[in-house]
Amino acid sequence: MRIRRLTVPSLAALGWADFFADQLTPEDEGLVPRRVAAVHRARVDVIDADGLKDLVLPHKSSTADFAVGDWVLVDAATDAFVRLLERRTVFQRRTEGRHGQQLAAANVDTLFIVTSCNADFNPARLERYLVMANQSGADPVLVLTKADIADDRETYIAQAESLQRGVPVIIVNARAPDAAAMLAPFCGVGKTVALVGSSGVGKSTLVNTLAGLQPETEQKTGGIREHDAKGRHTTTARSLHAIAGGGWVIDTPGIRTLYVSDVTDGLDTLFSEITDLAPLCRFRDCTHVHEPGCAVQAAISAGTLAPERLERWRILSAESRERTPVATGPRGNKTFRKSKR
Ligand SMILES: Nc1nc2c(ncn2[C@@H]2O[C@H](COP(=O)(O)OP(=O)(O)OP(=O)(O)O)[C@@H](O)[C@H]2O)c(=O)[nH]1
Ligand SMILES: [Zn+2]
Repeated sequence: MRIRRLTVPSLAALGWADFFADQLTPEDEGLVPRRVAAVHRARVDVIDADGLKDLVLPHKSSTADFAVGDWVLVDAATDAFVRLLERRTVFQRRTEGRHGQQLAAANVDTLFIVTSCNADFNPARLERYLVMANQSGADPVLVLTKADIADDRETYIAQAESLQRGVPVIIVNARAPDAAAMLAPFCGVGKTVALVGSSGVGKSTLVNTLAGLQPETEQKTGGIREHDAKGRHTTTARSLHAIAGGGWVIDTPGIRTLYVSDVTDGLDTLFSEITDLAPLCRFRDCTHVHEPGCAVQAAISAGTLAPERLERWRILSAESRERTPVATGPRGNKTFRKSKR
């Protein structure tokens, strides 16, 4: 694995911060922190200032409980897992499977939401990624790839910038070395970034560019892929790659498709122009659909808010409400709130 060949970083360079140090108690005396560098089906690799090691897991534990980027406390003498530290940010995908969710990445500072300047560019999908980033606590950055073959770069940039107030938009040729320089402000020593986006937009290419890998050494498909028992490609292995100028990038094949749930705050940030107008509506619980005195509908009539944008807000808000577990009892028993619509 590539991490093995790198000079060994200090704990701080690995992303260790006060947020994690503050979780240590006197009982943790003798334990050492290590960061999850890769999650495989039956094995978890961790890294510390001495390099890469196996995490010795308790019997019957599942690697699905770990996310790349996690910090764990380990018994230094045995490499045995002792405890997981609370995550600062986490991306997870709900699945139909036994675990109900797949952990994709943890403790990510910046999420690069990657799309190419072509038919892949889909505002509704980008908004889903944005709300996911907002909700997780990671800062979103929209990365538009294939700038070298796009006709109307300015149109894509303007569209991307309109998706969320203040969101940085960076347009790159993912294959060119200067892409790393353009993304450098979001990277750096101790910082962790992750990439999401649909297939073929250039995520693997960007990982290779960020890692400073030359075409002859890079892996064609970027992230570490394994063959499963039936010999098919699987994209379940997720891993941490070192960025040439410092910092880490997590490849996240796990979060390509997503739906939102319980993301009210993330939606408020994403649709801040609607959030700002809502208090001006006549009714406090205005749904901005049919009510008289609706400031949001007024903005649509005035042409300052796009009707498609309101429609996407409506869909995402309804989806979030429907899937939001509500704490009902004192111990937070989860039930599902019925949608009003
Ligand atoms: N011209 C050009 N080609 C690019 C750019 N970014 C990626 N490509 C090409 O697009 C193809 C897909 O890129 P990948 O990096 O494999 O895309 P991906 O997002 O990792 O796709 P999956 O692995 O399927 O998720 C490759 O042939 C890349 O060389 C770019 O900015 N400009
Ligand atoms: Zn309204």
